[in-house]
Amino acid sequence: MLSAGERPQPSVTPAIISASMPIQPNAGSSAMPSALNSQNSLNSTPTQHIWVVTGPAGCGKSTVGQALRKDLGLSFLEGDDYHPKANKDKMGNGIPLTDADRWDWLISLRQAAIDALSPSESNNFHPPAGVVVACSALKKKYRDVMRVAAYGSPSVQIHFVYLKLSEEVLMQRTTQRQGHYMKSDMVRSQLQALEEPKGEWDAITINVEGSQQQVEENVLKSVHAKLSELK
Ligand SMILES: Nc1ncnc2c1ncn2[C@@H]1O[C@H](COP(=O)(O)OP(=O)(O)OP(=O)(O)O)[C@@H](O)[C@H]1O
Ligand SMILES: O=C(O)[C@H](O)[C@@H](O)[C@H](O)[C@H](O)CO
Repeated sequence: MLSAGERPQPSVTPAIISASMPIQPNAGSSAMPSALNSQNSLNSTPTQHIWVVTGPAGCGKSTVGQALRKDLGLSFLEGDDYHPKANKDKMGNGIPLTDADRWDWLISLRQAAIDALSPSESNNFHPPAGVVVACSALKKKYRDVMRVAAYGSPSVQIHFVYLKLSEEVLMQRTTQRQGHYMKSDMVRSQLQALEEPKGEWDAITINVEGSQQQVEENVLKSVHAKLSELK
C-alpha cells in the first residue's frame, strides 16, 4: 500500500553517485511509471520539472542550486528566503526546528514553486521548463509535502537531488562560512533529523565530497542523465 507522495518504488535503491564516479543511468529508473516522460502521455503539454536540491545545512544546496538554475535556464527559489523570522531566529540561537515549525515554510515554498511554473510576464507567458528549489527537506514527510506540487498535474514532475556529505565536512563548511544564521552547532541536529531518500523513486543521491567544480559537473551530468531517461 503506497502512502501519500510515494509512487511505485524501484526494486533497486537508486545508486549513490560519487563526485569521482562516472555517472551511470539510475538503476532504479527502469521501474519508473511509464506515464512519466518528457511529453505528458495524457496530452501534448511539455513536462515541467521541479528540481529540489536537498540536504542538511552546509551541504551546498544554494551553491549547486544556482549552478543548476544557470545550466537549465530556470528560475531559482532559495528555501531560506521562505523561513519566517521566528524560524531563522530559532536556528540562529542554536535551536533545531520542529515539524510544526516547518509545515508552513514547506507549504509556502511549494506554492512558490507552483507559481514559478505558471505563464507570466517574466517568462513571456510561456510556461517554463521548470524551476530549481533549494530546500533541506530533511525528512520524507517534508518531501511528501513538496510532492503535492505535482499532484493532479500530469505534466509536472518533481525530482529531489540529495547532496550527501560527511558530518566532518559539513562542520568545516558551516564554520568557514560567514554571515549565515546556521552555525556549525546545528549540524548534528540536522543529521539527526535527516532521513536519506533511500528507495524514493524520484530522488537522486549524490556524494558531494569533491571540489565545487567537480560537484557541479557531477550534479549536472546526473540531472541531464535523468532528463535523457525521460525522453
Ligand atoms: N563543493 C564545495 N567545496 C567547498 N565549499 C563549498 C562547496 N559547495 C559549497 N561550498 C561552501 O560551503 C558553504 C555552504 O554552501 P551552501 O550555502 O551552498 O550550502 P547550503 O546547503 O545552502 O547551506 P544552508 O542550508 O545552511 O543554507 C558555503 O560557504 C559555500 O561557499
Ligand atoms: O529544515 C531546516 O532545519 C532548515 O531548513 C535548515 O535545514 C536549513 O539549512 C536552514 O534553513 C539554513 O539554510
